[in-house]
Amino acid sequence: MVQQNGPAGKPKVSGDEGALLSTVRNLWTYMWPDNRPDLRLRVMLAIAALLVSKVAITLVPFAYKGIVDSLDGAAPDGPLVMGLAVPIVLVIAYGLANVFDAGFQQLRDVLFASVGQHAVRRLANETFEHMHRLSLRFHLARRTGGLSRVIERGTKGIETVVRFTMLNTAPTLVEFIIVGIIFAVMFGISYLGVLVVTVWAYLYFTIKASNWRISIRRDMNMSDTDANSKAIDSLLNFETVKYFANEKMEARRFDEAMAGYERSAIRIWTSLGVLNFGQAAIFYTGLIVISIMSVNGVMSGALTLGDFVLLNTFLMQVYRPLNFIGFVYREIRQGLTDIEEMFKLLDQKPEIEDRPGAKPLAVTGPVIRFNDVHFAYDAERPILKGVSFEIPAGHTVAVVGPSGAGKSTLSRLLYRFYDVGSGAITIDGQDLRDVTQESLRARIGMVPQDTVLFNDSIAYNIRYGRPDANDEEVRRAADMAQIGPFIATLPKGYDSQVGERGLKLSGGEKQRVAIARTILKAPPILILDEATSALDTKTEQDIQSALDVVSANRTTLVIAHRLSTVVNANEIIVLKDGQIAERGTHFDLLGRQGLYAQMWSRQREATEAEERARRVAADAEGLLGPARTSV
Ligand SMILES: Nc1ncnc2c1ncn2[C@@H]1O[C@H](COP(=O)(O)OP(=O)(O)OP(=O)(O)O)[C@@H](O)[C@H]1O
Repeated sequence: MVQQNGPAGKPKVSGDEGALLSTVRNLWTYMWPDNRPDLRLRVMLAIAALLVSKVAITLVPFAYKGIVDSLDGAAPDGPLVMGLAVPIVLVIAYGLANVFDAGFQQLRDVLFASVGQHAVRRLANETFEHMHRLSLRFHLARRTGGLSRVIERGTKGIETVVRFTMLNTAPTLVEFIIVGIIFAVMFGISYLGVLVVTVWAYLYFTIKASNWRISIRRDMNMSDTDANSKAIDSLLNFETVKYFANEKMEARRFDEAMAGYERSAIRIWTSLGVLNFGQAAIFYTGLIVISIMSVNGVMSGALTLGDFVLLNTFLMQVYRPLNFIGFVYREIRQGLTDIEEMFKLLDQKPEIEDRPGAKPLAVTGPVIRFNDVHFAYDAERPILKGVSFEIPAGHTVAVVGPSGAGKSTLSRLLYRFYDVGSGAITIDGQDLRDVTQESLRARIGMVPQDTVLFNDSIAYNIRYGRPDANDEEVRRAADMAQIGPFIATLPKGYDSQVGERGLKLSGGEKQRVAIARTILKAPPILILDEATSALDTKTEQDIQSALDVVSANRTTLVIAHRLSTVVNANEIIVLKDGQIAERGTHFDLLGRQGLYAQMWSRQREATEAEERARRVAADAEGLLGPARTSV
């Protein structure tokens, strides 16, 4: 194993081993939990069961030796009847030793199972919770497919490491020590020497070869994650793939990723062959040397035939777990590597954390104030450059402006997905950075630009706004969001499944589900981010009136492209290049003949053109009747 010298000349573990050691340390806290004396007791009982089973199995070769010697007539002199009794007793002892060994092994496994499973569950839960604590920036940068794979492999890794370390490595070590002592005491130091050299060579080769294989395995894992992420991403975007008829391109991309996996998988199999062959060669060399030595001993009369059998049985007995130890080492190293990846996720610090002593947000108004807010996602590219405005309690302020001006960024900052670079955002005078995130988010309702739904029923998705809401409340919220009549037309009504990410619903329907769940949440602050972008004019008007009712007594920030939806706002802010270009009511801004007025007239022309096109199409259909498919 590679060691590096530290600056003071002290040996220091390499980065790789350091990480491995800290993984083992971290894992130990899960295997020996502070607050679970029952699990600690189980660990101790499992170790006791292990020792008993190992002592039992050590008796087996002695039983063999006794049987062979007594049958060979080499047993100590005694009455003839003993000649028959001894082998029979020994045969029974042999059987009992095996039964004992098997029984205590099973007891050990059963005792340890709950310790291992408890560790798996606790770690998986903590990682899952931690994923939700991590910031938006982290999730945008990671691919979900890859992330879930890391967690899956990590939890499997714990099972592997726990099983093999506690249930196989320790027993093998105990067994080796016992056999070593027996060899030295009964046959002399030369036999012990051959045993130690054989085992050392075996382990050295196994570890070297396994480390080589682990690097191949890492490549294979990477290709596997890559292929999996590509497949998930591609399938999630299957509509887009179809729009562009890019199925072949997607298949090619996936195949390229799989080709990488194929190459590493073949290397893994080749290296396994090398490893297995090397192990067998080393072990049988040791066996041959000891057999020659013991045959010599028998010929010279120093050893009995039973001794020869005893030595061979012990060697085979050591070989069985040793053979396994090669596999165990590989599995443990691999398991630890996978767990290390999971611990790395757990080590990720959330970008946004509650300040020590942060208090819950106390809402009275609520009055929202953006005070000279500067913000950048990447330091080199400022997005907001000194934005200041106030939303008085119960008022609606709309933000409009060209695409990319930073409108949605305002809502992300208000939710505290990111912290402002400088300046401050306050609600009723409390800086967002001083209050708990949970209390802040509990008081804001959001209808986002792209609504993504859970792959569950419509009722589940609406109730997500307030999980304790009853059916009647869910129905009322759906009616207020104008989605009730649509749900009534579905054969399964509120129990209809919405499909992955809500794909079975249209954009407008999804948005209305999002509105319904926000209505159910009934927060004092609302953010409507382009809430009506996916709706036709009629539904837009219906929803607009529903939203007007919902936002009537709430402090509301509307982020909009369609100016028609914000004419009633108490104030309209026109954002351009991260700065406020204009502000005022709809009529103030029209009178000013500036950017807003230009946007207004452009949108009106576009809407009128759309209307004309619709009328022409409707007239044509009236004249000709509905289009028919020619036969
Ligand atoms: N997570 C991010 N990392 C880096 N840049 C980002 C991120 N999110 C948004 N941006 C950039 O910040 C700028 C402002 O984005 P924002 O979403 O606030 O614009 P917007 O005014 O809401 O635009 P639109 O009307 O098109 O939705 C854009 O140029 C966008 O590319």
